[in-house]
Amino acid sequence: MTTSEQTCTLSDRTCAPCSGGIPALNRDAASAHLAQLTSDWSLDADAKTLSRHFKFKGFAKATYLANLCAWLADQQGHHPDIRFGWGYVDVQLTTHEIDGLSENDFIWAAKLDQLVV
Ligand SMILES: C[C@H](O)[C@H](O)[C@H]1CNC2=NC(N)=NC(=O)C2=N1
Repeated sequence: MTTSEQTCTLSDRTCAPCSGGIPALNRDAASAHLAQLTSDWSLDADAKTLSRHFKFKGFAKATYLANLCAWLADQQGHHPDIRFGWGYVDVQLTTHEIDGLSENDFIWAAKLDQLVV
C-alpha cells in the first residue's frame, strides 16, 4: 500500500453498500475515526451513534441543511436521522444493518463537514 493510499482522507471515499455481516467499530476504532472529523461531532456513551448539533438563526437555514443532508444521504446510499426546527438541526449517524458504527458513518460525516465549511 503506497503512502498516498494510506493518506486517503475520509471525505475522499464513498460509502459502501452495507448489508450487515460485518462487526461494528469498537470504541477505540470509532474514537480514532472521530479524530479525523471536525470537533463538532461526538460519540454517544455506547459508541454506537455519531452526532452533530447545528445552530442557526431562524428556520430557513435549518431546512436548507436538512435538505442538504437528504441529498448527501441519497448520493451516498447511507442515511442519517435528521431532526430540525427553528434554529437547529441535529444529525445522528449509525449503521442500522450492524447496530453500530461503520466507516460509512464517518465517511458521511466527513463529506458533510466539507459541504458546510
Ligand atoms: C443496501 C443499502 O446499503 C442499505 O439498505 C443501507 C441504506 N442506508 C443505510 N443507512 C444507514 N444509516 N444504515 C444502514 O444500515 C443503511 N443501509
